[in-house]
Amino acid sequence: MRYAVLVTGPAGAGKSTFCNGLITHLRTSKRSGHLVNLDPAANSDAFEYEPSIDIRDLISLEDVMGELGYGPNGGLVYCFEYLMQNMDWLDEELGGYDDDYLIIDCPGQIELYTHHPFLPTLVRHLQRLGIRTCAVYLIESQFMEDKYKFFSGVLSAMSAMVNLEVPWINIMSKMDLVTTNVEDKGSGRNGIRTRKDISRYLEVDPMLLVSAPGSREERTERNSRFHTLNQAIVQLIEENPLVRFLALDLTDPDSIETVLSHIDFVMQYGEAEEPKEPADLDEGDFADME
Ligand SMILES: Nc1nc2c(ncn2[C@@H]2O[C@H](COP(=O)(O)OP(=O)(O)OP(=O)(O)O)[C@@H](O)[C@H]2O)c(=O)[nH]1
Ligand SMILES: [Mg+2]
Repeated sequence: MRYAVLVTGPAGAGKSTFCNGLITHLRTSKRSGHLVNLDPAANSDAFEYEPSIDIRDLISLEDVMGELGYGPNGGLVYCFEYLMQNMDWLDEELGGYDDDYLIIDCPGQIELYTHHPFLPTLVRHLQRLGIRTCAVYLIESQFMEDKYKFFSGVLSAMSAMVNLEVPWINIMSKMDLVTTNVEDKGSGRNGIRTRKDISRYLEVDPMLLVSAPGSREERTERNSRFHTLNQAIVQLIEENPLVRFLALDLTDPDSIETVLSHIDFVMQYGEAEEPKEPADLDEGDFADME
């Protein structure tokens, strides 16, 4: 059984860094993980591990921009269209793996997750090849500093989730940048937050939107201007209680282990081994009969 983890999320969320961290963790746990780079604009210096499969071997954004005159975003779309037309290339590249986790590093252009058909097509293709696939969606912990930014991140995660229809895990990355107030009291001044405060973001408490920060005047104005929209968002999130984030602190091995165990769980990792035995037996039976 092969497994694929699509690592998605907005630009700079820490996708590539997470891919590196996850592969390191898999390898120190004596499991195998391979990097698949799907970002045609990736800078090679960013990879701690040489990608085992690399879209840049098929097509590079640099060539598309240079030779066809595309800008970076149109060029990305062109690269993915090209990949979709050359899926046999990917099939061949995917051929040599067994019982492995393929960690797929995706580009950060948000429109890739919200309205292009490429990733859903890719996922269906992987599933047809018998590869179990899940997606993780990263937003960075700095999003918690601004409620509106945070909820736009939540909505982008939900939109991508609806678009992809695979087992899904939301991750709050770069938690090492968040200082927790150990005493667990006081306000979130100077970036110091209480655990309770953080958990309202990780478990996504939509009521955060209702109590906007600032003076009373500001609050009243915001509330009247955005009241209807906010109410709709609050309701949307209340009706989808599955929107929650796993905290990821790459400096803490326990945190990576927790994220990995969630990935293993949604992938039903290891459960593929069960049907293997009867299949082997059947083959043996046939061999006897011949
Ligand atoms: N402190 C901290 N910084 C991080 C962490 N993960 C990533 N960064 C930094 O955030 C920046 C972006 O990280 P990347 O891993 O390249 O993010 P990305 O999502 O792959 O970015 P794009 O591919 O451009 O969309 C880099 O400067 C990283 O060093 C983290 O866990 N903690
Ligand atoms: Mg990246």
